[in-house]
Amino acid sequence: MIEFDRVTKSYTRRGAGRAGSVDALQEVSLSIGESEIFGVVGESGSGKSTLLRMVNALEMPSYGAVTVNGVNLASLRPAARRAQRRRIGMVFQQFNLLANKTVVANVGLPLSLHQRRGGFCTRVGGSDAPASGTADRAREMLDFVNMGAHASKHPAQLSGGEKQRVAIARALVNEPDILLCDEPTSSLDSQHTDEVMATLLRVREEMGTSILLVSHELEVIRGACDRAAILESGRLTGIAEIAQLQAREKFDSYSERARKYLEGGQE
Ligand SMILES: Nc1ncnc2c1ncn2[C@@H]1O[C@H](COP(=O)(O)OP(=O)(O)OP(=O)(O)O)[C@@H](O)[C@H]1O
Repeated sequence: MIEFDRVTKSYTRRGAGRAGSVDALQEVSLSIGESEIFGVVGESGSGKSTLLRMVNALEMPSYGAVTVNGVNLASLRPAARRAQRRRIGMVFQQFNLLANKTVVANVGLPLSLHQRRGGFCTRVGGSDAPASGTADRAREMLDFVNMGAHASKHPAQLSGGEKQRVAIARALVNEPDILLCDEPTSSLDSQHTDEVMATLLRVREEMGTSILLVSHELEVIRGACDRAAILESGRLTGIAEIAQLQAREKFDSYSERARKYLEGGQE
């Protein structure tokens, strides 16, 4: 589904004393399968975000190729690249929700933007409310992340974990095949981290979405991922195979743990 074939990414540095180029990734080859949750770990500056941003062509390789669903991203013209990007959702550490829009309007935004680009405007009279089809789809995704009751609130009225679940709903609204998550739990406490991770596991289980998860929190990677790439100074120095099915249950909510315990006799 996602292939990196000897990918090198060099950035040009400008400015006094730091001019020159830096290889953010060096000859990285890896392959990520359908419905896989694949982690990326490494120290600050090791190239994690660069790797993630190459999957939706926000960065292009200097050498080598990134292939998604059999398509070499470098071969795409701008319109095809934008269409490809819509098949990929993205979740950020700082949620990136629009403060002046309601939760449901935030989630519907990618659909509204897409429809407007397609030549028809879904907003009526410049109101904040998304058009009904868009709103229905946004509500469906909010229900999926258990945020349906918060649809008409604004982001400032939500906890960090709730904001991130809204951001996940927004990333899923276009039914992406791939979800890219850049440090999605780094600004959350442990309870909210577990809620967000439980949501991501359900995304994979119920929608079959492949998830690429960058995190410096090894516990999160160990609990959620099938495999994880280890980056050091832009080089791939190993891929850890993680078979921690038990650990995944740690992200279950209290009620889910209670249900499993009461029905199956396990904690
Ligand atoms: N747009 C850019 N221009 C120049 N250099 C860049 C650019 N983006 C990243 N770099 C450099 O590339 C290297 C890898 O950066 P990257 O952000 O991918 O690392 P990271 O592992 O995600 O780091 P962090 O955990 O701190 O976010 C770093 O040396 C960084 O300074």
